[in-house]
Amino acid sequence: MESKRVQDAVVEVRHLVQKFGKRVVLDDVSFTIGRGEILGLLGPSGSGKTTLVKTIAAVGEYVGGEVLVLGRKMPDYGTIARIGYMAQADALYHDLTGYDNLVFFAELFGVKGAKRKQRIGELLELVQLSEHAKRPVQTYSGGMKRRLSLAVALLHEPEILILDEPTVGIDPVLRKDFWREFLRLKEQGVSILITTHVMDEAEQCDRLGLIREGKLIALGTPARLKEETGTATIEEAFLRYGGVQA
Ligand SMILES: Nc1ncnc2c1ncn2[C@@H]1O[C@H](COP(=O)(O)OP(=O)(O)OP(=O)(O)O)[C@@H](O)[C@H]1O
Repeated sequence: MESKRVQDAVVEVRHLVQKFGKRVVLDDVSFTIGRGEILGLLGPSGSGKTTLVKTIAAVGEYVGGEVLVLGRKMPDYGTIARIGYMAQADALYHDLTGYDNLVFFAELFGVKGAKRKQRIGELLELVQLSEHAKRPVQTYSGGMKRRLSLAVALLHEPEILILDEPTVGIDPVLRKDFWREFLRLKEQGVSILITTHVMDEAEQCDRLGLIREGKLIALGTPARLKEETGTATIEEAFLRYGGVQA
C-alpha cells in the first residue's frame, strides 16, 4: 500500500530542513502526497505550515533534504506552472479590477483566447464575484480577496493545488462551496495540500499531517489519528500527540 502511494506520489518531501538564521523552522519533515489526494496540515500558529507549503510551491529555498514535485526537484520553474498556489497574503494587484487581475494571471499562465474568457467566467461564478468583477480590488473585503486569490490559483487548471488557509474570512455557506469544488477537483485527480485551523475541514482531508515546532508529529487518515489516540475529535487527537491547540 505504502509503496503504491510512493509510486503515485506527485509530491515527495524527503528529510526537509529549513532554517531562518540559526533557527530550525522545519526539522526533518518527510511525507508524500498521492494523485487525487487531499492532505491537510494542522498545527499551531508559527509551527511551520506556511514555510512548508511555500517550499513545496517553490517560493522558498531550503537548506536540507529535498522536495520533488511530479518527479522534479524543486525549485523547478517548469513545474511551477503545474501548481496552483494560494498564499496566505494575497498576491493581487489592488489597483486593477478583479476581472483584470484574472486576465493578467491568465496571460502569465498562458491561458488565452476563448478559453480564457470562459475560464474567467466560470471561476468568477464559483467564487461568487461575478457582480464585483469590474470593481478595483482595493475596494474588496478580505474575504473577497481570498475568493479572488482562489480563482487565480485555479485559472490554469493545475494538477497540484497548494492552499494556505484558503477559507479564512469566508462565510460558512461559501466555505462549503469551496470544499465541494476541492472534492470535485480531487475526483479529477488533482492533488491538494491545504493548511487549516478549522476542524471540520480537517475531517474532510484524506490524510492529515500534524505539525509542531517544525516537526511532523503525526500523519494519517483522520479516522486513524483518532483511533490511535482513542479520541473522538481531531482536536483531541492532536493534543494527545503532544500538539497544542491548533
Ligand atoms: N522569512 C522569515 N524569516 C525569519 N523567520 C521566519 C520567516 N518566515 C517565517 N519565519 C518563522 O518561522 C516560523 C514558522 O512560521 P510559519 O509562517 O511557517 O508558521 P505557520 O505554522 O504557518 O503559522 P500560522 O498558522 O500563524 O500561519 C515562525 O516562528 C516564524 O516566525
